[in-house]
Amino acid sequence: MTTTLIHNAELVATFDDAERELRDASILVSDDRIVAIGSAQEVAAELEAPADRVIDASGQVLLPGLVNTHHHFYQTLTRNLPAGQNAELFDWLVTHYPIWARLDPESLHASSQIAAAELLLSGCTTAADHTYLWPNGARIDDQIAAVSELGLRFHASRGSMSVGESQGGLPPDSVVETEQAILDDTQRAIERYHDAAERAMTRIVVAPCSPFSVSRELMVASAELARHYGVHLHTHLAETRDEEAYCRERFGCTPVEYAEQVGWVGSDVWFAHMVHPHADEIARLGGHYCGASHCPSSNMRLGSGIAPVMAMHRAGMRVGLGVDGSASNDGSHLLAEARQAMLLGRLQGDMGEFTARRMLWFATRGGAAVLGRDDIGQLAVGKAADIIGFRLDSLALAGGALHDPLASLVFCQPPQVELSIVNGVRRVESGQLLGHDLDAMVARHNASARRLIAG
Ligand SMILES: Nc1nc2[nH]c(O)nc2c(=O)[nH]1
Repeated sequence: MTTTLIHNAELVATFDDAERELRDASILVSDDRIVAIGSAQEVAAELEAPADRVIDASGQVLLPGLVNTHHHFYQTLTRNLPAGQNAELFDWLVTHYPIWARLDPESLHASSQIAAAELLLSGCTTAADHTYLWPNGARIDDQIAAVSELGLRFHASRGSMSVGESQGGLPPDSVVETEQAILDDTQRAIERYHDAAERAMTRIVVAPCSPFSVSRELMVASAELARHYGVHLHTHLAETRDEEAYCRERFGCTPVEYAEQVGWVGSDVWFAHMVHPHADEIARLGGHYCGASHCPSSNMRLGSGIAPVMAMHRAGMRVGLGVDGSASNDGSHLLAEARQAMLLGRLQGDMGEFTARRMLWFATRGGAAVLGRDDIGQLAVGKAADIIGFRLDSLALAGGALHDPLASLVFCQPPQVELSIVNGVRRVESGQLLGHDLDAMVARHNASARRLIAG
């Protein structure tokens, strides 16, 4: 057993059930979990011997690690492509598919490391990725290896596309797989990697891509497979008006009605984007406790619209935040996403609903609930030791952190973390990723990106 004492924090924002914010507080960690939290005296009372490691968090605000509920790691390779800068979703996808068709194990590994590093340095300790094309021998194994080297808690979606252009889908035939191959490989990934235990570092998600790239049959079979193994289901849904027009023409219903028809409702399902659900559909999805990943930057970047976040939240849906893929954001900073969610929400409705604290709640507890977890997203005894710290004396927070340190993280320019601990292991200290050469990682990634673009 290894104990770590993190002491002298100026503020600990727990996001526990009581939403406690503790001044001058400490946290005691034993191996992978939190065993005490409170004043220095309260925490000292739990220590039987001097802690094995002591971290001084003076001048920092500590939070539970942020939970990113939607990403496409491989898209770091195609950030900011000029041809995709000013396009809406369908045109943007059609521009990118032929480039993504050149993905391979090396580029998938390199891009997964870049995304994981960026997430860790900006406060995420858990992320769900959605990779939905696997050309040239690329496999989910490449991603799991890459991410576990960096130590990020990982919900790896075995995504898929099976309906190519010749069958009326959006993607070119060259990037789709047969449905049998998809189901076989998804089953293999679940059996090999899915860990249902508390504080699991790796979970597998079954994730056909979107209504315009997979068949009704694959949606049904995916739900059956996921429920057989007790794993979660994820897909893009109700992202754009084009998608709704496609569903009405092909399936004779809206995207949400389609999801209902194929059995995609329940507490084991979460949808990315949900920009255009109808009011009655939100009520039904709330009744089923479905999840939604709100991705405001991407929705603005692609001109998709503004998701009805608070309506979904009030209806009982689980709501978290997602950075979305790096080709439509084009960054992996969940705190920045919390800021975008707050600012965008204010254009839409009641200013008082879109507070910094509520956005941080979506980024922590909300995200944890979306991924079906109650062991992360809060700082409380017995929960996973996923802890992040931000310096309050940074340039970005100068002035702002004096009045309300926690809210300054959202109102001011979102900072990078000073400290990140994932499952009890330090991954970022003094603002530096431990044990990895970031420059080398970026150089390797960019070599892959150049190869992909060059064709
Ligand atoms: N924002 C995104 N939406 C999508 N839909 C789909 O089928 N793929 C994507 C994607 O990569 N990003």
